[in-house]
Amino acid sequence: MLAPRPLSSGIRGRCALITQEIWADVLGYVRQNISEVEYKTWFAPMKNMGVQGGSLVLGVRNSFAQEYVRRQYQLLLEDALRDLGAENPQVTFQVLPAVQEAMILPEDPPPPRPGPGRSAARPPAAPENRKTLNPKYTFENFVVGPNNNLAHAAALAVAESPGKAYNPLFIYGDVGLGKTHLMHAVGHYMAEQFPDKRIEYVSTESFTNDLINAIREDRMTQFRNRYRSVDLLLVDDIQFLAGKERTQEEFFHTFNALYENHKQIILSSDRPPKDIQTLEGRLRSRFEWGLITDIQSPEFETRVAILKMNAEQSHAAIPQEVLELIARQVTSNIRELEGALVRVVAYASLNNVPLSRVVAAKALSNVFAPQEVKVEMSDVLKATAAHFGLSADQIRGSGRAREVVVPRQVAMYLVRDLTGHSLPEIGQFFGRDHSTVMHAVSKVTEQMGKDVELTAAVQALRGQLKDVEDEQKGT
Ligand SMILES: Nc1ncnc2c1ncn2[C@@H]1O[C@H](COP(=O)(O)OP(=O)(O)OP(=O)(O)O)[C@@H](O)[C@H]1O
Repeated sequence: MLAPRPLSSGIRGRCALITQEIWADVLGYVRQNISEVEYKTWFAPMKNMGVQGGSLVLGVRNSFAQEYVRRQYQLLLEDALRDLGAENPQVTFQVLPAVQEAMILPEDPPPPRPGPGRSAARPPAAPENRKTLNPKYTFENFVVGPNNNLAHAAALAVAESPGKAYNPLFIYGDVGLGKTHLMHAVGHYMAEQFPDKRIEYVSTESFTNDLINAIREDRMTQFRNRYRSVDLLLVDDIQFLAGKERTQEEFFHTFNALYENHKQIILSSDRPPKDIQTLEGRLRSRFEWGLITDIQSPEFETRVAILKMNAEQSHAAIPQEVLELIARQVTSNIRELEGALVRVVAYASLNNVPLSRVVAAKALSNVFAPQEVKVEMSDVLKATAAHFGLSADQIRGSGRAREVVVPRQVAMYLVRDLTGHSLPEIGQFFGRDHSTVMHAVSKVTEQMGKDVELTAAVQALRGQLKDVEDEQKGT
C-alpha cells in the first residue's frame, strides 16, 4: 500500500491521470469490501480517466452502469480515496464513447488480499467452457429492479460460491422475464473465474431428446458422463419434465450425483415446484431443498432502463420520450419490449424520418393495441425541421431567408391544424406573436394546391404526424 497522499498531489492542469499505482490502491480497497462478482462485473471494466475539476472521473460502459455504480459504489470509492489521504474526495462517472470502449481492455486488477474464496488468477478472454452460453446474458447486462432483485441477489451469491450458497437455485416466472439471462450470467461468471470448470446449459426439451437418443443408440454411459461430470448444470424450463416419467427418473439420478458432489444446479421454470403437475414427489422435494426465487414483470422504470441499455448497446440515440412510449406499450414480456424497440428503430430508418413519439406509436400500431398519442407542438417542429433539412432552432430562430420562412410557416400551419393549441400559445412556442401565426396559417392555406412543393411538404408531414391519430380512431 502506498503512503497516504492527497489525491491531487503532483497533478497539474485541468485534467491529469492519477497514477496507475493510486488507481490500483483504490481498486484494492474496493475489492476488500465487496464480493468478487461485484468487483468483476463493475470495477474490472472501469476506466480511470484522471482528475477533472478536483473529481476522479471513472469511465463506464453505459448509462445503466453509470447510474448503478453511482448509487452503489460512489461512497465506497470516496472512502477508498480518503483512505489514501484525499481530504475532500469526489468521484464522478462518465459514459465512455463506444469507440473508446472497444479499445479499453479491463484494467489488470490488483492482486487480491488473502481471503476466503478469492482467486488471484486472471481469466482468459473467452474460456472454452462457456460456449453454450449466450454472450449477451451477463450480470453486467442485467438491469436490476424491484421485480427481480431477489433472484439477482441469489444468482450473484451462487456465482460467488457455487455448490455452497443455494443448491439448487430454482428461478421461476412468466415468459421472457430474464430467467435464462440470469442462469447464463452465473455461467459466464463461473467460466471466467474458473476456466477449468465444466458448465452445461440445457433446455429440458434437449435433455429429454438426448436421453431418448441415448437409449435408442445404446449410449447411456456417455449420456450419464455428460451430465454427471459437470460443475454447473443449468436446466431451462424444468416444468416440461411434467408427465415424462423416464426423463424424471434419469434427471433424479443426475441431480443426486451432482448434488452429492457439491456441484451447482440451477433450474428455471414458469411456475414454482409445487405447481408442476405430475412431477414425482422426490424430485419436487429436491427442487425445494435450495432456494426458490421468482421474477415478476418489470415496472415502468425498469422497462425504460432496459430499453435504454439496449439502445446504447446498439449505439442508437433514442429520445427518452420514445423509450417511455415503448415502455408504456409493452408491459410484461421483456423479449417483446426489446422487439418493440428494434421495430421502432427500423421503422424510422426505413422511412428516413426522425424518431419521435408519433413515429414510434405508428411503428407499433400494427402489432400492439394503438396508444393514444397526442401530436405535440414539438413533434411538428421536429418533423418539419427534418423534412426541410433544418434544425429546430433555425425554424424557431429569427432568420428571414425564404428557405427558413416557408418551413416556419408550414410548421405553424400544421401545429394549428393538428394540435388544439390557440394562436397565442403557438406564437409563444415559436417566439412570435399571435398575428404572425395567423398570417402564416392564411399564407399556407392560400398556397395549398397552387405551390406544388409546399403542398407536397404539407401532405407528407401531415401523413407522417396524423396517421397514428387516424389509425387510433379507426379511420
Ligand atoms: N433484467 C433484465 N435486464 C436486461 N435484459 C433483460 C432482463 N430481463 C430479461 N432481459 C432480456 O429479455 C429477453 C428475454 O429474457 P430470457 O430469455 O432470459 O427470459 P426467460 O424468462 O428465460 O423467458 P422464457 O420463459 O421464454 O424462457 C432476453 O433478451 C434478456 O436479455
